[in-house]
Amino acid sequence: MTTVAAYAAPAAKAPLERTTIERREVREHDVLIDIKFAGICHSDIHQVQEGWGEAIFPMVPGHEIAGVVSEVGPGVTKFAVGDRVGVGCMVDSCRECENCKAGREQYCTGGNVMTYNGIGKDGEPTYGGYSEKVVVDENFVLGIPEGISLDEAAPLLCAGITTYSPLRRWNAGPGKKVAVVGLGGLGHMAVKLAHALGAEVTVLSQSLRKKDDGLKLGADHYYATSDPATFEELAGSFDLIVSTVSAPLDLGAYLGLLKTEGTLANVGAPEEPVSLNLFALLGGGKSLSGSMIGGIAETQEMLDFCAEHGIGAEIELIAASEVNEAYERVQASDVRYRFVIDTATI
Ligand SMILES: NC(=O)c1ccc[n+]([C@@H]2O[C@H](COP(=O)([O-])OP(=O)(O)OC[C@H]3O[C@@H](n4cnc5c(N)ncnc54)[C@H](O)[C@@H]3O)[C@@H](O)[C@H]2O)c1
Ligand SMILES: [Zn+2]
Repeated sequence: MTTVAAYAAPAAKAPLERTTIERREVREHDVLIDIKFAGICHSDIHQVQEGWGEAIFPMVPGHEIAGVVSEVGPGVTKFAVGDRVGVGCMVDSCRECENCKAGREQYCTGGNVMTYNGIGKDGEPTYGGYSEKVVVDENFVLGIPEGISLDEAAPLLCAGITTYSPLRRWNAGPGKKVAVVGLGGLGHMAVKLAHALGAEVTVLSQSLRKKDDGLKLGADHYYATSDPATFEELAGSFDLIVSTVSAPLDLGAYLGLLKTEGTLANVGAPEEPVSLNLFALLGGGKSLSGSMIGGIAETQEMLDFCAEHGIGAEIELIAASEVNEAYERVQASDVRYRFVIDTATI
């Protein structure tokens, strides 16, 4: 075991504080990673607050991890010491179910292991990226291509893949009109990725406050959802809407913005249920779909796509001691567009 410094929430809703945790010895197929940067995802906040249900404490959040390999187990073939690598939301899966075999480890039915707030195959709780080092099986480690700086790469491991996956699944590309609801961590990645895929991109944000940013990120149009005229003007406009909103949303109103047989792909994970009049789906044969992160191979594909298109996250780098303040700012929609912890400050 190796003792490493980390930032943890000691109990539900408690502020995070500096502590130490144990990392396992490097096993046959393990990679030891010196973590350089860790992104702050809104999911970290939902889980620290037990907004999704009972959680495991102390909790070291962080599933947007970028760092450098400092040791490899004897059986490791994919990585070498010095490689620039990332870890996302999963650190293991059953590897045997239909979904694992198809590269959809995020939908593993045999029980996958989340990067934190999970229980590893060794029966020990998992601890995430707000820490100095992590030990991960090589099959759940991603290569970060040259050309993306590690700090701007970290958020790709969750915000990047979570938006890339539904954009690809629903064929965002030339000739397609794609709307992105919510311009936060996930939303700003959705805009960059949909633009790079060749789609015509519209941001649907609560206000026009971030309009200039949205257009610079690659959006072609920008509308305020607080203005009822938006829903009249844009009725029947989009092939695909990706909702990244962290709070309950009036899905019926957004379904009205889809073309016939269009799809609303939701990736937001609000703590409260939403209700929907199903007639919003019937008229126009519309689809409501969900999506959770992406598989390991698809995550590597996304990182390579980002490198090819010069895409990284827009980040605000913070010291670990600023994490509680950053949580408050994320909840107040005051982030442009992802907080990333410099783990050298832990
Ligand atoms: N499906 C997945 O695999 C997955 C992965 C990561 C995060 N998430 C979830 O996605 C959500 C977003 O995560 P994030 O890290 O981007 O959060 P974030 O706080 O950075 O962004 C959320 C955005 O939604 C905006 N918003 C809130 N209410 C709105 C409304 N009514 N209309 C329009 N915009 C509104 C906020 O202003 C903010 O810009 C969270 O619930 C998170 O847990 C899901
Ligand atoms: Zn996340």
